[in-house]
Amino acid sequence: MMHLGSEYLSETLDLIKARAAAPDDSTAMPTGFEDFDALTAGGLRPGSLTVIASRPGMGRSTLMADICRHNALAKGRPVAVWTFEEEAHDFTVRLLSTQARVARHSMLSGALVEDDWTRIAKARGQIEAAPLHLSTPSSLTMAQFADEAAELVATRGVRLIAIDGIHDIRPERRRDLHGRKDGTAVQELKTLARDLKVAVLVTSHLKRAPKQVVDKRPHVDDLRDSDAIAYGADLLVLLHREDGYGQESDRAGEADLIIAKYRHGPCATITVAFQGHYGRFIDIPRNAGQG
Ligand SMILES: Nc1ncnc2c1ncn2[C@@H]1O[C@H](COP(=O)(O)OP(=O)(O)OP(=O)(O)O)[C@@H](O)[C@H]1O
Repeated sequence: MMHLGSEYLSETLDLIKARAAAPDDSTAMPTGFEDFDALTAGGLRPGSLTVIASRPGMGRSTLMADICRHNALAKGRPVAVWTFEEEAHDFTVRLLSTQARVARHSMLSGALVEDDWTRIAKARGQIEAAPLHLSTPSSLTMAQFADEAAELVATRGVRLIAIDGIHDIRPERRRDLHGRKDGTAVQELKTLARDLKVAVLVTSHLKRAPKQVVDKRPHVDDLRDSDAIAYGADLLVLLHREDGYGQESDRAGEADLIIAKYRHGPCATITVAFQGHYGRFIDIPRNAGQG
């Protein structure tokens, strides 16, 4: 317990002044999406827990990878990724495809031209040089994860920890497999973020939209263990693509990042572009649709 006295308030005001003097030096980890970073004062804050949730196949693994790639490759900030959703090889193909801008299906089928190989070679060098650490365990308990994360923060200076699949972290005890599993994980991840002073980013599933419902936009109630995530997350992003339902859509190629909860500011919906062939989301160019 501490008294909110003059010394503590001076320190806090010094931090605010330093940020005002050099807004680009924010300790937040940027997402690379201009409107998102503007809304969140620079991105994902150290000590905070961000949850990206979507219905199946909407691209939440892609969005998580985009944020990690932006930090590690574009900004040179150390990032650690755990994924239960894909093999290391698949993650690497996705990364190479995005970075080289060579379609993922071409890389998998081998239908590549000379220029593709040149771009892949350049991307390979950029990925090799980046402070990006990847782990693809088939199974992991929260305690094992916490130990690995602490080690990476201490030895590699990791500032962003990302986990693709919060539901796949195993509880310590078998009897926790049912019931409060995700809720417990959320609380433990939040504590970890605060203790290690890093930004933690996780993905979570949303229930499928009922077939008869026309407006498929997701809601907080669609989260598995919605209360725990809604209370525990500092930032909750519901990812939605109208064209992800195989129907004709006049919003083809667009994706909504619905900020359903933001502890430090207003909620909003940010629209970005989805390029599935390159496995990435990008800002929509400012002049798109004009003229
Ligand atoms: N080569 C490609 N060209 C176009 N779209 C692609 C390609 N490869 C994947 N996609 C699209 O990317 C989306 C899947 O991306 P991602 O794996 O990030 O989604 P997810 O929400 O994490 O999926 P899941 O629910 O299966 O875990 C799908 O809509 C898929 O159609």
